[in-house]
Amino acid sequence: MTAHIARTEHLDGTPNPAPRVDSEVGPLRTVLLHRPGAELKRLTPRNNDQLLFDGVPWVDRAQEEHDAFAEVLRGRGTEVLLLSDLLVAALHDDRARIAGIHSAVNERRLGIDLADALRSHLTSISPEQLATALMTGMTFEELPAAEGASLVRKMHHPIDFAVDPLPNLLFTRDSSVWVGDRVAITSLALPARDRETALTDLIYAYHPRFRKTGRAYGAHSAPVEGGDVLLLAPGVLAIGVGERTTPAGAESFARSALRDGLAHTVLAVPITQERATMHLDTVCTMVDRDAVVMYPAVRDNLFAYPVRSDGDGGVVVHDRTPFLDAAAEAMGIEKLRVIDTGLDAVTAEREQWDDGNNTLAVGPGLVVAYERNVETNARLEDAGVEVLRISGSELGSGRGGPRCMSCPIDRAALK
Ligand SMILES: NC(=O)NCCC[C@H](N)C(=O)O
Repeated sequence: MTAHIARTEHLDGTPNPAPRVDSEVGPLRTVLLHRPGAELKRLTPRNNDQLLFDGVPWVDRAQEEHDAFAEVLRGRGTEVLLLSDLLVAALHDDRARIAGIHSAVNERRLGIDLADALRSHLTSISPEQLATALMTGMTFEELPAAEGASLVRKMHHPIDFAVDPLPNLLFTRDSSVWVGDRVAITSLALPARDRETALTDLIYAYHPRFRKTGRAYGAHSAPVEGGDVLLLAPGVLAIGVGERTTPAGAESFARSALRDGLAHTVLAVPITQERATMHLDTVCTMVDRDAVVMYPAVRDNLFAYPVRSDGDGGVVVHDRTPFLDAAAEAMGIEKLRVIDTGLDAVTAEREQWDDGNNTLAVGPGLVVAYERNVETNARLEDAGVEVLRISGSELGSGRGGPRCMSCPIDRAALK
């Protein structure tokens, strides 16, 4: 398991200084993925909406698709870290165990007796078993036998969740985000995902590999999700504000990035508050140093509020400007190219829903995309972008594409 090892060199043999991410398209050296596991088996037609899936995935096939995704990345020289490996390694530290158990035991749901029983059970099991319980959750019938009669246990249905499962761990993009050499643990908006950040927090705090990693953003409660954060260029962030990231979250993230010198400009970008456009990266991702693929329906009506430092510890919020203009100006380029997918409205809407705009750049002009978005991919190739196609028939039921399913930890600088 490579997760225990502090690497001194990259897979390509170059020395490995502290990891950092300054752009969306610098050659991808290290990425965090989560291979979907038993937590997906918790999804049923009764709970899938609440757990933010649009169906009930075939788990074995989802795993095969995910393995193929990881292989495509490894094939391009990217080191793939798996969240479950990191979690198990971190849970060897007792402080991490305490934090993980604390996040999972909900006294309001379980009552005092059952909560105590669950705490002592989780304290007694191995790091591997604890990691599984934290990711997969537990039903009432899986709880250990407790002393005395528990009304809570009697009155719950045996397959009700005593600890909620976390099927959206698959989307590692959202629960942490690297800016420069710092990692920000985000604040997820919806209850179904709330506990994911407790896991990323303890991984970055207690896994030996990340002990020296500084934090950005801090422990804020205003929601910011990683899918809304785009690193357009070194020093330039765009933050979508819509169904998930709130205005307060964007302001707080912007203040912290500007204060810490991680950015000189933050563009706060309003997006429609609906499921199809839950994050900025569902409508726009970078595919090259100066190019994005974008859902045509938003191309002309996305705008941004540029936020900059006032030079005195505060921030200045500038008037709203068309997004593409504001981005080009902040990036110091003449124009941010939009790859013209030239699609009719219906095809564009279908492929946007299936995450056609949610590509993961492995390097400038080289992206991973779902194969099903045939038309969008063809237009990307016409524009000179190399597309590495992966299958996502099952993975896609969670409504997230290659960018959503990946958290870059280290990208080489752009030349
Ligand atoms: N960055 C992203 O767009 N992530 C996709 C998250 C999908 C997940 N089922 C959710 O609704 O939060």
